[in-house]
Amino acid sequence: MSQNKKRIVIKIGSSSLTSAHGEISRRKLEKLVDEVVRLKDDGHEVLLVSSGAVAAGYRKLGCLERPSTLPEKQAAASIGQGLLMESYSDLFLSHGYMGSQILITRSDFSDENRYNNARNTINVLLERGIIPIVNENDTITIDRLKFGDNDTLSAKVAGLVDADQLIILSDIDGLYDADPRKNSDAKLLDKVHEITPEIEAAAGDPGSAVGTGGMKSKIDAFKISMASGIASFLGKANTPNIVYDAVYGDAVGTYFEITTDSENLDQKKQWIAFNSGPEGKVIIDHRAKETVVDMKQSLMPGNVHHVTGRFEKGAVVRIQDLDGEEIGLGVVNYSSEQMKNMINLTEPELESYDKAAVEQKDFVCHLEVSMPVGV
Ligand SMILES: Nc1ncnc2c1ncn2[C@@H]1O[C@H](COP(=O)(O)OP(=O)(O)O)[C@@H](O)[C@H]1O
Ligand SMILES: N[C@@H](CCC(=O)OP(=O)(O)O)C(=O)O
Repeated sequence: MSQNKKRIVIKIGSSSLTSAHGEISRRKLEKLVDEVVRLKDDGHEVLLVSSGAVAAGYRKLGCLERPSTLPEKQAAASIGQGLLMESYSDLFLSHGYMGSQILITRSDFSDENRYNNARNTINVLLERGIIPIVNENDTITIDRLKFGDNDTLSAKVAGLVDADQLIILSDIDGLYDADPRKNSDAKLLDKVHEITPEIEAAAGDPGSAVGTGGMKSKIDAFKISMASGIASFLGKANTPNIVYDAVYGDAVGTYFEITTDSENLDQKKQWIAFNSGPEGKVIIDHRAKETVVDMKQSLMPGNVHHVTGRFEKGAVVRIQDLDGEEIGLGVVNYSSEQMKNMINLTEPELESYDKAAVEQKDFVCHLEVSMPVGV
C-alpha cells in the first residue's frame, strides 16, 4: 500500500439512508456512493457497513411502521437487503466500480477459523478494487446471537481488515457532551483521545424510530476501534463532502484520535477481546492476579485456584479473582477437566504440565480495553 493510500471502513445508519416514509432514499444513497467513488478515484480501499435492510423492506412486507417483532423484522430485512444491494450495485457500476455483498452473523466471528477466513476473503475483494458492502445477516440470526447494531459490527470489521480509519455516519454531526435532545447547551466534541466515564454517561439512545443503537452503541464501537489502534470519526451523513473531508482531516464532526499511549491490540487479541465468546471461568488468587496483570507474566498451572464451567484446550475463558472481579480473557492450554485435576497437585507433581495455563500473549487484560471484554 502506498503511503497515502488508506483502507477505510464507512458505516452508515438506517436513519441516514431512508426517506421519512422509511424507504431507501435514492438521493441519500447516491450522495454516499458519490463520496465513496471520490475516495476510490484517489486510490483508497473502501468497505461499507450499511444498515437499512429492515427500513427498506418493512413497507413492502405490508407493515405501516417499522415492525417490533423479530420474525417481522427478519422478513422485512429479507426484502430490504436485496433492494439495498441492487441499488448499491447499480450506482457503483455506473461509476465503473463493483460492489459485493457480505452478510455476517456473530457466530461467524466467534469461530476463529471462520473469522480468519472472512478476513482473507475481504482482503481479496479490497485488493482487487471491489467495494465490500457488509450488513448483519438479519434474516436468519436469532436475537441472542445478534451483533444487535451495526455500530459495533463496523468496529469489529475495521479491526478484522486492519483498517486505517473507521468513519461512522449518523443523523447527528458528532458526539456531544450531553444528549442534544435533552440538553440545548450540549457542545460538540471535535476531538476525543479517550472514552471517559463522562463521555459514556453523555451517550444516549437513538434519535429516530429507525435508528437502533443510539450514541451508546457508537461509543461501544469507538472503544473497540480505539483499542484496535484505528483512528475513527463520527459525522453527519447529509453534510456535503463529509466522508472525503473526514479522510483528509477537514470535516466537522468528532475525531477519535489514536495517541502513542493508546492500546493497539494485535489481531489475535482483538479476536479474543471482542469476538471470541468466552466459555468458562478460571479463578485465580490476588498474588496470581499481580503476576498476570502487573508483572505481565503467563498464568502458570500452579496459579489456578479453581475453574467453573466446561471448556476444551484452546477455548477462551474469563479470568476472575476470588471476589468475582473480571481480570480479563485468555486462551487456555488445558481443558477444564485437566485444570480440575491439577489444582491439588504439589510443585513437583505440577512439573509434568510444562505449558502455561494461559500464556501472556493469549491474555487480554480488562484494563487494556477499558470495557468488559467478551460481551
Ligand atoms: N451525547 C450525544 N451526542 C450526540 N448524539 C446523541 C448523544 N446522546 C444521544 N444521541 C442521539 O443519538 C442519535 C444517533 O444514533 P441513532 O439514532 O442510532 O442513529 P443511526 O441510525 O445513525 O445509527 C442522535 O440523533 C442523537 O439524538
Ligand atoms: N442490520 C439492520 C440494521 C441494524 C442497525 O444497527 O441499524 P442502525 O442503528 O440504523 O445503524 C438493517 O440493515 O436494517
